[in-house]
Amino acid sequence: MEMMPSTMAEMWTKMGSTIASFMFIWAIFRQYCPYELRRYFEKYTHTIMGYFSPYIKISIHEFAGDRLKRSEAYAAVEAYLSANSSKTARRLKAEMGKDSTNLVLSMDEYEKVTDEFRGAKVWWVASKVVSPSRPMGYYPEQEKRYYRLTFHKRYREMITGAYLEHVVKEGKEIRVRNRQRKLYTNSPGYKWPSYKQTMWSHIVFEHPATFETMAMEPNKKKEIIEDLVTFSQSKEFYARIGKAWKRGYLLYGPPGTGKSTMIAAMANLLNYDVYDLELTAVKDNTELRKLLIETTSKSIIVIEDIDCSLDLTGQRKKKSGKAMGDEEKEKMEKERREAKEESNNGGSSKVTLSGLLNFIDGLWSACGGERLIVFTTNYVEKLDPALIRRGRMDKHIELSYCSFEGFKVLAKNYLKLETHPLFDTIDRLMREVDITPADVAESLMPKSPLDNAEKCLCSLIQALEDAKAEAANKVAEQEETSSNQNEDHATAAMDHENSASENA
Ligand SMILES: Nc1ncnc2c1ncn2[C@@H]1O[C@H](COP(=O)(O)OP(=O)(O)OP(=O)(O)O)[C@@H](O)[C@H]1O
Ligand SMILES: [Mg+2]
Repeated sequence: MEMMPSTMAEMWTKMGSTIASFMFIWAIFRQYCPYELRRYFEKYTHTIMGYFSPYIKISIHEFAGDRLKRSEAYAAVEAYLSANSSKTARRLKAEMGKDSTNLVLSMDEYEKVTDEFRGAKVWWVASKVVSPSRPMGYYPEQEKRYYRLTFHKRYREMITGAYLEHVVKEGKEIRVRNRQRKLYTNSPGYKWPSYKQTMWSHIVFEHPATFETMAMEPNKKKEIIEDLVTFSQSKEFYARIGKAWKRGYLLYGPPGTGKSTMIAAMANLLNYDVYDLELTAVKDNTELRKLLIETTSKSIIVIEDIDCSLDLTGQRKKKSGKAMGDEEKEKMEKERREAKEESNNGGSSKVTLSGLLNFIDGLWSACGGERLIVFTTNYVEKLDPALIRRGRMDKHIELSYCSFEGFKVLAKNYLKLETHPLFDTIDRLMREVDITPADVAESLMPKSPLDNAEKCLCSLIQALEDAKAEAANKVAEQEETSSNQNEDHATAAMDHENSASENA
């Protein structure tokens, strides 16, 4: 009897702790259970159903395997279904198609459509798995979309063979037809690696420049166009000689001579996408490679002002830093840069020259194929020879000051003029002084609704005269300084002689 109270107390404490641990386990169980349980049930029902069901299912996932890249099969199926589902599906989603004039319809999520192929009926469902957000709520939910094809066992051979081939082939054709060309950028913006599947963001590419509107010598223009067209048609040739199907262009020349314009014209000529790569926003070589892998074929990868984004030592720097020249500012810039680099992963993060070289012609660059890599620069002599040797930059194109031929193209585009009495004056002046196509274009632009062609031509002549006067001034100044220097030298020499004779 004496033991009783103590045993009772013991029992109560035990029970209390048991309840507490039970509650604790239950809480955890409740938090994780529903999803796990669901998965568990799903798994087994599927297996059991599989024994009895006469149907076969094939899923095509958007990001297959280690998902470096969006699955091409998925994209093809998506296109195929978008063209074939709009008649039967009830819930569709609409997106802007080519030229932003028409809407392209495709199946909405969980929508089911039927398709027929040589008498066999198949069902397509667009679906997705949503993996739960992490317990900490750190990352948002991840969606994995896929299409599921269901058909009767009887048709197994035909569906897995001929039908799928048909779907992929037609899907690819539809994609080419509906393709809206895109301009991609790797702008630093926000980046959630697990949420955002791709590192590029894009907008629709709608630049109006073409080779017809470009001011250049006709022969040079023709040569470039032929080079580009030949490249785009040489798949077999590149395969035969064992080279990756890509070509590098280096566009160099003073500012305002049409380097960026030419890239747009190239994209319009070949119907390619454009990837505008901002090297200064790339953290390191690994990231550079990731960006490369994510580019698609039939595209132009552009690195503008390559001399400013990469130093020969592999140190990156900004364009402004170079232009200032002033030592103080250079130092400030350097400090700022260092601080910035430190804040983004302890200074170890940078793209090196060798990383860039690998990007251009390393093993990874062969994936995808049919690609142009274009560099632009104002100072070709500053670039590392390794970077621009043939094989990396196969074709070097110099864009230079406007010639009279170039002017005629612009006059035709801007003023609809083939000839004019003032053309002779302009021809003469253009031989005497350098003017960029950008400056010519600006002069030929009507400034008010009343401006006519003649007025525009006069304004160009004025601009040419001004440029000529400025050039003459510069020459005079230079002569003056050099003659001053010569005088200084002469007096110094005389002094020296005098002192020498005095000493003697
Ligand atoms: N060859 C050209 N033919 C027609 N227009 C031109 C040409 N060059 C320049 N322009 C006009 O001048 C403007 C500036 O040209 P663009 O941006 O292509 O120069 P850029 O060579 O890329 O200069 P930067 O080196 O400063 O980047 C364009 O909007 C275009 O209208
Ligand atoms: Mg440019």
